[in-house]
Amino acid sequence: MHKTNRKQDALDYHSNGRPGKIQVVPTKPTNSQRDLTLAYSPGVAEPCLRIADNVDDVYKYTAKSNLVAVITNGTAVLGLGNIGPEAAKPVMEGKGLLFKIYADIDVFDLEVNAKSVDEFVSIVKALEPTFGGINLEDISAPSCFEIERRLKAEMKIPVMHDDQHGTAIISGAALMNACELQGKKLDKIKMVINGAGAAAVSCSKIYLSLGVKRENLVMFDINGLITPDRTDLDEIRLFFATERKDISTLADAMKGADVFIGLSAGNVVTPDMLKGMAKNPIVFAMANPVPEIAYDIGIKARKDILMATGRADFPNQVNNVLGFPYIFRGALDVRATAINEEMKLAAVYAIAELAKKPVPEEVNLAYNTRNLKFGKDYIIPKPMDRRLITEVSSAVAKAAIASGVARKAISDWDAYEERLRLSIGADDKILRNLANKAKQNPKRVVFAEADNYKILKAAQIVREECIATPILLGNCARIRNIIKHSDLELDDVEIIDPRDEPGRFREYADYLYQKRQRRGITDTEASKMLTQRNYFGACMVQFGDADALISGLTKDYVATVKPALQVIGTREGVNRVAGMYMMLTKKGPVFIGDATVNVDPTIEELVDITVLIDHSVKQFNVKPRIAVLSYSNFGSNEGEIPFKTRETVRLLHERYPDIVVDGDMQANFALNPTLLADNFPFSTLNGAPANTLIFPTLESANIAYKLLQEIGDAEAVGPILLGLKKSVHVLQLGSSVREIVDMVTIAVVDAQEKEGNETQKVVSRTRN
Ligand SMILES: NC(=O)C1=CN([C@@H]2O[C@H](COP(=O)(O)OP(=O)(O)OC[C@H]3O[C@@H](n4cnc5c(N)ncnc54)[C@H](OP(=O)(O)O)[C@@H]3O)[C@@H](O)[C@H]2O)C=CC1
Ligand SMILES: CC(=O)C(=O)O
Ligand SMILES: [Mg+2]
Repeated sequence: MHKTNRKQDALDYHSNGRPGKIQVVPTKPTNSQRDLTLAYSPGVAEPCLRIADNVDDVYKYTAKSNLVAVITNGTAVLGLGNIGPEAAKPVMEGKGLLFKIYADIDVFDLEVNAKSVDEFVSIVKALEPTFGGINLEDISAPSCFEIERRLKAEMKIPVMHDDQHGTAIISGAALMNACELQGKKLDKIKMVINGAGAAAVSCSKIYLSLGVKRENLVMFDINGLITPDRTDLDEIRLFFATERKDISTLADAMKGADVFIGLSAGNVVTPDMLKGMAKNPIVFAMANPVPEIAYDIGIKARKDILMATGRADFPNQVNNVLGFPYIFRGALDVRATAINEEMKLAAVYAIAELAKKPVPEEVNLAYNTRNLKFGKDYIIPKPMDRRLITEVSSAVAKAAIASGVARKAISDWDAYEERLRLSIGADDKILRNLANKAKQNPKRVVFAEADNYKILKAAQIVREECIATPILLGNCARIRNIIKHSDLELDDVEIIDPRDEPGRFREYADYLYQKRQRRGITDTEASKMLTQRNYFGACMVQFGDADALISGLTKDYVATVKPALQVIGTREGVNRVAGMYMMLTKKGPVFIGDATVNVDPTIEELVDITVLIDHSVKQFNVKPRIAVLSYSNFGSNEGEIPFKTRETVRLLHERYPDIVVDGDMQANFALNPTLLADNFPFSTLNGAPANTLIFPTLESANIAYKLLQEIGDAEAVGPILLGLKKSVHVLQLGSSVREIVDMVTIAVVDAQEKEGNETQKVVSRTRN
């Protein structure tokens, strides 16, 4: 994007609509007079009196426990310098926004006119009743050190100067990983730090805690090298003074250095300086918004460089955004009285470790990358990685408890992490449970469309996550080519080209011919059908050469379902197949069917579909509560659909008394238990909302799930094919990698269940 455009875009972003970036939103109902008498006078007096009796109750009755002050005097705003409190406000609102989106923490940003340490300290101290934590931001050195020291000593809530410790934590994690990748040892590296302010001093201290030797470190401020004989410096900076006599300028110091850390100002490093550095140099140019040397200039200067900046628009953004939301989240959740060294180091290690784990596809999508993995262009996690909240916040909370600064315990860490995910809308519990189930007994899954990047990427993920053992079907050379060019890790995965498998091909063709000879198929035609990978894949599953088949990304639904039906057929006692969607809504999962196979099912067919769906929902460890939907409620209308749905329910009640089902009913009654109980107290669904919706026709089911997806923000997982004897699952045309992974997980769990059923049958046959 052109620079001028970008500047104008940023101005427009801030000024368009309601100016600024944040607002306050009530969290309690405010719809009625009653609500308002509770929210304000007279009701509000009750919590006031409770808190007056017991001050700790402020955490129970107010927003304090989740409220952080982002507070500045505007003296060192980014790398823009002392631009004043008003000019700092966009940055502080930005921090507030990041706290909210990444860790669901509410922020009041406070920009104060207070230049002296005493004045600033007394203002912040006076705010203790309001806030659960204090994030000091963009306050210049050296006053920031004194301010933080005094506030930490005098306040009982966590106080952290983000530019010092947030930055130190992130760059510490990045440094550990960078050294590992560049083959350097922390206790051996020679380091140059440019800048001797808030961030530089604190970063240097954490590097020392991680193993860097003080004698291997030199530091510069705007006046040059920090040496013991300088008289313009305080003790904090003099601590980093070097005894070296062979250097005086930054260029001298860079010669032979392993690591450059920039926390100073833009464009102060030249390519020549980088060229003088040791082999495999590490350069973190973290000044914002303009780094000490631009990323592209840096990587052009040296091939062996590992480079990071504070910016989001280049690889390796070393920025405190990866830390402050999660550090405060962990600290607030255990009501910590401080953020101590143990908590900071726990965050360093958690961030460094997370970078080495496989990257979720949604992160790749968010950054328009294909295959992020631990390496020179990915040394720390990306800010949009939603795993940060569970990894970092729980590490920080655990360290707070272990080091004795927590005032509240957490005993169930799984439940805590669940809550964290939910708080940022990253709750996919049902899918995670399913993935855990799959991992207990991974199955061999054959991918019929393996000459496709998305399929291969999904295959890599399910293998890495031990969900399945992929088998790739297709032209070997083509598949290997995509693997190589997309840098995928699938080298040792089994690839089967049906044309290179004459033995297997003949066996499958004979089977297909035997099965279909009285349905108009000749021997030759059977062989021809097998050249289609969906037939070959289905035969592999039928012969036990694979446990499940995944296909359909590039073909229509019928092209995949038909071979499965012809080769494998339906389960014993089941007359038809059906398709179900699992909709992940804000209120929990809702299962919908049949939106895929049966266009206008008869009453008997609708009964079969409901039985299939009931069975499948149980596979997800969910107790089905089924509503058969219509535009009528329990006979309130006559007509084809009310009759069909009413009769379906009557037959279900008669034949399957254990299935929890009711209808005919309208969707709002099915989903709103109060409405249902008030109007139809006799309904067998009373007590809780339905979680499984059976539609009278394919068109109504299909329209409903698409509406939920588009305006209800629900995620659709499916269509999940039900009723086949073996595990075959069909992708939606153009599915994303994440959707493919979800479907493979479902296919594996389905295969596990089908294998279990077969074993049971063998056991009972043997016993009989
Ligand atoms: N990526 C990230 O996450 C973060 C990046 N930063 C960036 O780091 C920089 C410093 O921030 P912060 O420590 O808060 O600010 P401070 O004002 O506390 O410190 C700035 C330091 O840089 C020194 N300095 C300025 N210009 C030069 C120069 N040309 N050569 C050498 N030293 C110089 C100053 O020297 P003197 O002491 O003599 O004035 C001072 O020591 C900013 O650009 C900021 O954006 C900060 C926090 C987080
Ligand atoms: C990132 C940050 O806090 C700064 O540059 O000041
Ligand atoms: Mg800052």
